[in-house]
Parts: sequence; C-alpha cells; structure tokens
Amino acid sequence: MKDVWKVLSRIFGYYPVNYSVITLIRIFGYAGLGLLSGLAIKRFFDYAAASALTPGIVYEIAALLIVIPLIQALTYSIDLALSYGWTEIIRSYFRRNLFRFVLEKPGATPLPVSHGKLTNILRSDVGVPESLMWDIPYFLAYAVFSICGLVMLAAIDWTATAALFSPLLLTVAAMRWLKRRIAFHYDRQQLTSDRFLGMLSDMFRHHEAIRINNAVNAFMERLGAVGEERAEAGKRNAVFNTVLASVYDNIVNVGTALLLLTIGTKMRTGDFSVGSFTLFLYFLGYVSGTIRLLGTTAAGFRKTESALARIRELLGDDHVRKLTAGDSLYLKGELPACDEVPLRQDVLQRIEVRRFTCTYAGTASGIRDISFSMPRASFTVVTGPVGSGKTTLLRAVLGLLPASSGELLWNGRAVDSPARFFVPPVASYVPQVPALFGGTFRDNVLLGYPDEGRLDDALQVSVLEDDVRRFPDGADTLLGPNGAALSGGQRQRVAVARMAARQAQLWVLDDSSSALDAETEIRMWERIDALRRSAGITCLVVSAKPFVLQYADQVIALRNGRIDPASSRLLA
Ligand SMILES: Nc1ncnc2c1ncn2[C@@H]1O[C@H](COP(=O)(O)OP(=O)(O)OP(=O)(O)O)[C@@H](O)[C@H]1O
Repeated sequence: MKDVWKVLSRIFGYYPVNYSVITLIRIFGYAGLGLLSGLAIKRFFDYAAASALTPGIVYEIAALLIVIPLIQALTYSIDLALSYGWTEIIRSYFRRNLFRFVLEKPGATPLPVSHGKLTNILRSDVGVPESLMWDIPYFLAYAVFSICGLVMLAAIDWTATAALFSPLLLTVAAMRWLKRRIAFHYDRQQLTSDRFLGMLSDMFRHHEAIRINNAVNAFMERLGAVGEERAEAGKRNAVFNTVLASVYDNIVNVGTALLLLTIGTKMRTGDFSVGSFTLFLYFLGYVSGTIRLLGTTAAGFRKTESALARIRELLGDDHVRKLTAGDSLYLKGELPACDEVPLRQDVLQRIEVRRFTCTYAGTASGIRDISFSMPRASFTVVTGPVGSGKTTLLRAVLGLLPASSGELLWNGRAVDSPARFFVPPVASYVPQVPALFGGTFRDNVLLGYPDEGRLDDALQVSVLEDDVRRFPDGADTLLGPNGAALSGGQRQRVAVARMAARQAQLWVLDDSSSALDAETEIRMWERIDALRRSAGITCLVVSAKPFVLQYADQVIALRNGRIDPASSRLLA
C-alpha cells in the first residue's frame, strides 16, 4: 500500500496547483453547494408545514434552487477545463518511462517479463493508478459532504442520523471482506490477457514457421483456448464488479428502512418535521453516492496495488521512481533533436578489449577473460565450434550484453557505455538473424537515413544491384512482413546493405553470408575487403569460411567461451 501512496503523490507532483484547485472545486461544488440546496429545501417544507410560506420566502428559496445548480454547472466546467487531457498525459508519462526502461536495457538482455505481459502493462496497468487518482477528489467531496451532513442531521435527530449512516459501516465491512477477491479477479484477468497477447505476438512474428510446420490448426486451437480463458476471466471480473456496485447501491436501502422505522412514530407525534424528513431524504442520495465511491476507491487501491506489483516485475527495485519520472514530455511545439550519440571526434586508431567476461545470468555460458586489439582498417575473424561464444563476444563488445568484467578502450580511452557508443556512425552491426521490416526495399536499407548515394554504394557492397533490377518496382518494391518476399540470402544481403549505408568506422558481421551461394559470397567479401582498405574500415567478423579467413589480420578461435591460443593468431 505504501507504493500506491507514493505513486499517487508523484502524480500529484505533476500538477499540484491544478489538482488542489480541482479537489477544492469538487468539495465546494458537491459538498458546499449540495448542503446549501438541502437546507433550502428543508426551509421550504418547514415553512409549508407551519403554513407560514410567504411569496418573499418562496421567491428567495426558488432563486436559491436555480442559482445553486448554475454555480455547480460553472464549477463542473472549470473542473473539466483544468483536468482536460490529464488522463492521457499521466498515462503518457508512465508509458514513456516504461519504454525508456525497455529501450535503455542492453539490446540482447532478455526482458524480465514476457512480451504479452509487457504489452498488457503498457496497455492497461498504467491506467489504473491514474484512474484512482481521479476518484479521490470525488470521494473527498462526498466524504466532506457526509461529515457535514452527519453533524447537521445529528443536531436534528441523532438516532435517525445513526440509522441513515449505518450502511457506511456495512460498506467498510464488505470492503474488508472482499479485499482479496477484488485483487484476485483483477490479477486473473491480467494474467490471461498476458498469455493471449503473448500468443498473438508470437503468431505475427512467426507466422511462417507456423505455416510450414503445418501447425496452423494446432496453433489456432491453442489461441482459441487461451482466448476463452481470457474471456471467462474478463466476464468473471465484470460480473464481480457489477455485483459489487449493486451491493454498494443497495446497502443504502438498509439505511432507508432503518430511517423510516426510526422516524415513523416521531412524525406521527409531530416530533419530526416534514422539512427535517425532506432533508434526511435529500441526504439519502448523497449517502448512497458516498457508499459507492467508498467502494470504488477502495477497489481502486487494491487494483493499483496489483498493477504496481506487475510493473515491479518489469522495472525491478525502485519501480515507483522509474515509473513516475516526470521529466520532459514534449506535448506542444517542436520536438527537440534526439539525444545525440556521444560522438567521438577522434577517428578510430585502435580498439582494445581487455579481459572481457560476460556470462548469462544463472548459467556458466558466455565468454571469459577475452583480450585482443584491433588496429584501424584491420580484419579480425572470430571462429570456433557451435556454442563457443562467438555471438556473445560480438554482442558484449557492442554493449548489447553487459560485460561483468573487463575493459574496452577506444584509442586508449575507456568506453563507459558501449551500448550508446557503438552505434552508427561509430559502429554498425549485422546480426546472425537479419531483422527486416514490412516497408520497401529502399526503406529497409536506409532506415530513415537520407539517400545521398548511400543506397547505390550499399547495393554494390552487398552484391544486390542485379537483384534490385529484377524486383517489380526496383528499390521501391514492398518486402512484406519480415522481408517475406526475399530469399534467405537476399535477406542477409539487405542487412549487409543496411550496415554499409550507415558509413560507420567499425563493421561487425555475425556469420552474415551463411545463406549465400559461393560465388555471391566471394564477391561480397571481396567488395567488403576493398572498401575496408580504401575507406579504412575496421572489420570484426564471425566466419569459418576459408576465403574469409584469407583476409584476416588476426584470428580469434574460441573454445568454451575462452580464446584457444593454439588455433588463434592474434595481433600484438
Ligand atoms: N540468452 C542466453 N541465455 C543463456 N545462455 C545463452 C544465451 N544465449 C546463448 N547462450 C549460451 O551461451 C553459449 C555461447 O552462445 P553463442 O551464441 O555466443 O555461441 P556461438 O559460438 O555464436 O554459436 P553459433 O555458432 O551456434 O552461433 C552457448 O552455450 C549458448 O547456449
């Protein structure tokens, strides 16, 4: 519960003045003016019962009953004007902060939650604290109204007042009793949604694998079953919430019955005026509102607790601060330029990797104690058996996996944040499995870079010129999801073309020609090598092909995550 209060106070911190004004306006609009209307109505009936109504009093009360709603309408408009758009703004802060966390993690580090859960947290959990925040001022307004009403009514008749307010005690008891069920139904609905969204994401990403393995029916059946489970949990949660709301709405009837029992005799004997009765009836509506808000606010606290527990799984310790960071959300005007990569002005002369160790959490797999250096324009080949740590080494150097120890030097100076540093135009990387997007061939290669001759150069390096000429719309041909319109070899070469178009100083290629025919592969490496020599590009390459090894200035042979000195040929 402490976390819930912390989040609420951070949300308050976004707009302290507006939020306070809105809370006061709601208290004034609902509680203050509401009480005034009640008193005016009581006055009217008291005078009427005593046959003492004069035209002056009628006009006065009628004027009050017209003016009060008009002022109330004004307070509602001010409330709306001050709070307009906050819902989306607060959710945007939370979503931005979650994206920031996810995107700032080293690229190859797995997320602590499934994709389905991540999508669901971004989609729905982020909205829960914010919606609680909006219920609180209404609850406060009704609570103030009820307390003032309690005092006023108790002064008239304390037994009748006790009868009227007794349902509030029942509500508190019901809330305590139902506390666990509220969290249970919320958690269950979210859990089944996580699973369903995870399956959908798998299906979109791997539709080809599902089709070629003739698993469409099996997959759809599973999706159907998970969907059913989700619908069932959603239905149960909705029914539970409706029952809860109707319990709260009907609890007030208990108060009404008790009130009538208490005042029945007194009214007959004239000890309870018609005006007082009207005032009690008038308050009845507000008491029922207070009960409902008490219920929804308490449920809001429970749901927020659950939502924050799920967010904590993603963000880890200090999740409240990470979730609610309230800096720079650009809602108006021009966006500032992107956070520039800290560009080193100095041209690469030498990269040194010293005693690098990087193991996967909870396993002994990875690389250990790796040291080597790469002078400018050198060609380093990493080889080794399957699972020996070649990809891990490349990713650790690029900062995509966090190294647990070791040092990385650029021209003799330590690189503090390799993940931010080793991006174009410093370095570019072709991963083992190329990631293509659903746009055109041109978009896939340039990925937002201006053309300025880059495309032609990149096509040349990646030996794609002839392929593109044969495409129906040339470079503007649509490639389909994940480059579905391309062969495996073409996909790999598009990834190489993308790397070439970045015009970086360091090229890192992870077995990027495995799907190419021998002739194309040899041509591609010839061209890469020629460009390396003419433009001074430094290459770090995973390959076991002899014609790639022939370009090598040094060979790093890995075995079980360590350099095998007998098979390696390292530069000094
Ligand atoms: N995300 C991961 N979590 C845990 N272990 C991993 C992970 N990724 C790789 N490994 C393990 O780390 C070791 C090195 O893997 P790596 O992918 O670096 O090998 P590789 O030499 O590139 O293999 P390949 O030739 O098949 O590409 C392997 O034992 C692998 O099972």
